[in-house]
Amino acid sequence: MSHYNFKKITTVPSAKDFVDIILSKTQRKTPTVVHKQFKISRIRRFYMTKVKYTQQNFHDKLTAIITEFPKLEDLHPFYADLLNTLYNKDHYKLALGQINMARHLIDKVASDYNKLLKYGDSLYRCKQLKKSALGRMATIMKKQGPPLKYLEDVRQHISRLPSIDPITRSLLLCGCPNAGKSSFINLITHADVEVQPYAFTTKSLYVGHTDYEYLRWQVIDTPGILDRSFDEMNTIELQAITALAHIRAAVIFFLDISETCDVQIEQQMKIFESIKPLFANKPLLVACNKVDVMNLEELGEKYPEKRELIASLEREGIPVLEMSTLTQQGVMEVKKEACDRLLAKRVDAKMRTRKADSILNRVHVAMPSQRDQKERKPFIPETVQKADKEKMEVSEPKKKLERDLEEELMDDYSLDLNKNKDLENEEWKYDKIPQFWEGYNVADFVDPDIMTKLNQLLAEEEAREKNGFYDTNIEEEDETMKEIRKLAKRIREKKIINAINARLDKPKGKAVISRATRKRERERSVSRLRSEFEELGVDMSDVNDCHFTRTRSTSRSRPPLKKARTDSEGRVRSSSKTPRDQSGVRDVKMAKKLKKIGRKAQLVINKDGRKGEADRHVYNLKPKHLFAGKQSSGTANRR
Ligand SMILES: Nc1nc2c(ncn2[C@@H]2O[C@H](COP(=O)(O)OP(=O)(O)OP(=O)(O)O)[C@@H](O)[C@H]2O)c(=O)[nH]1
Repeated sequence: MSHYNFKKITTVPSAKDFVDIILSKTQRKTPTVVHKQFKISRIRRFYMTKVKYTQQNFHDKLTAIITEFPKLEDLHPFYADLLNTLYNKDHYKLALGQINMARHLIDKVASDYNKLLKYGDSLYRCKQLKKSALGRMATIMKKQGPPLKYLEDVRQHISRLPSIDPITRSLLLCGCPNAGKSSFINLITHADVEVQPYAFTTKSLYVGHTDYEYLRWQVIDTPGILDRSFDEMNTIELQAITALAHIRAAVIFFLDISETCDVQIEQQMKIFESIKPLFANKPLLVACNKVDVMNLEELGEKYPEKRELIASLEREGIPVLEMSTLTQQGVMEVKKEACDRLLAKRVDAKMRTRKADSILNRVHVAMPSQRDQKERKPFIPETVQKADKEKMEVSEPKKKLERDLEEELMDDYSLDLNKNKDLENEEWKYDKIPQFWEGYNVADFVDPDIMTKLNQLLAEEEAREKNGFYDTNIEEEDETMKEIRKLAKRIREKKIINAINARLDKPKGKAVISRATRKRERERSVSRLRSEFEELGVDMSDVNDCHFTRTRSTSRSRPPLKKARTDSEGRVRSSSKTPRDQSGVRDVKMAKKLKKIGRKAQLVINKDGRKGEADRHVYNLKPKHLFAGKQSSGTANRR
């Protein structure tokens, strides 16, 4: 049996709202831009998405409604019957069935139109198909107005039903209207049921909870029942009958013996008899209410025949208890009796199941029996007794701690730090101690011998200094050590110089030193070569005219550029070295002319700011309206 939460069913919108919600969602959540220039497959996809999306949303929402509303077959018979009584099972099923049908139809429409859209050959046609599909879906939905309205009403009502657990321990209050059922539930639980002096104040089931024997009990107040057949009963009465039929509870039948509820005792007894079949297998109790007006004894004296009717109940073994919810007389007894009876019944039922047997096999309750008549007193060794006694005698009264005081005085307690001061005079405890007094720091006078102590300390310090206590022992360094130190110093200096030289020679691209400041020594020179060779014993006297090095010829020494070769008539002859602008040109005159033509041709390109004649680049894209469309408003250049 599935468990439904009646309070969590989502709102069912009206048919019009339903369509609006779905269509606006389609509008918002699907692409919106489509052009006829698009590929037809793209256009088709665009509209198919819209149709599919709308269908899916309709489908999801309708499915949610169908699944969230409880299925009567899955419910506990009590709730199934209650829903039937309240909302009519046929009507309920029909409404849900219609919604299911609508869902099916919408799915069908969407699949049909999607098939058609596959063959859509233009944007217009696709759009019309989509429009038609959405229109048909909306029409189907709009026809669901009445079932949706009905389901929304059911949802609102069902969410307010009391959460009755049909299985737990319950007390069920029933009887004719105005018998005092609501007054009773208000007394034993925190339920605040309306109590009024007219019939049918309670129109539906109410539930409250109470405790008994450390257990939680559910108390259900039902509407009053009148003396008529089930067929004639109204919805209000039928709710009580439903509860009586399906909830396994202890039933308390309320009998108004004062007859102030305007129903005769005879009629009340008839009601009792008519619903008696529903009490089968349930602990039953008759509570004679309003005994403050008239009790059973008085009733017996006044109307013995009525008393006889009640006595017949007692003879049947049904307990009859007197009670008054006004004076609260006998209320707790009625509750206790009902609870006890139900508990006994439940335990009995449980004991009869197989499960109980399997548990009982494992349980063993030991009941000790007396062995003999010998008296066995508790034994405490004498030493322990003595020690305990001494302790009791010697132990001082317990010292009162600050915590004890705090607990004792509660809010009046305040921590006193001065009370434990050990002074000559008790009165001085709370005297204020100044920090400065007549310009002197009080703390300086706390120790009267402070000056003598200070002098002693100073003398001691002087003596220490004299004895060289603080002198550090500088050992005489021997000669080798001195030499090592000197050498180390020279090494360090050399290292620094080397580092500087290295930095000067290799600037590493960081601080580049100008050539003027950086005078590099020539690596190879004639004089150096000569001297080095002479050193090695080579005779270098005869080598004055020798060219040891060959320097690159300077621009001045370079021969002038060749002039273009010309023939006898002055025409430039082609050669591999002829400049390109002069190649293939007849004479100088022609070359000049060509240059002029070339310059003129270049002029247009220059004006356009192009790189050359092959430059087709459009630098700023002109807006389309300026160079496309109808030409009626002037040439493309003018606009
Ligand atoms: N004198 C007297 N009046 C009572 C007692 N119990 C209830 N009443 C009155 O009876 C009237 C009906 O009480 P309810 O508790 O509403 O009775 P009910 O059975 O719940 O009535 P419905 O809601 O109509 O089914 C109220 O005016 C109470 O004041 C009682 O013990 N003594």
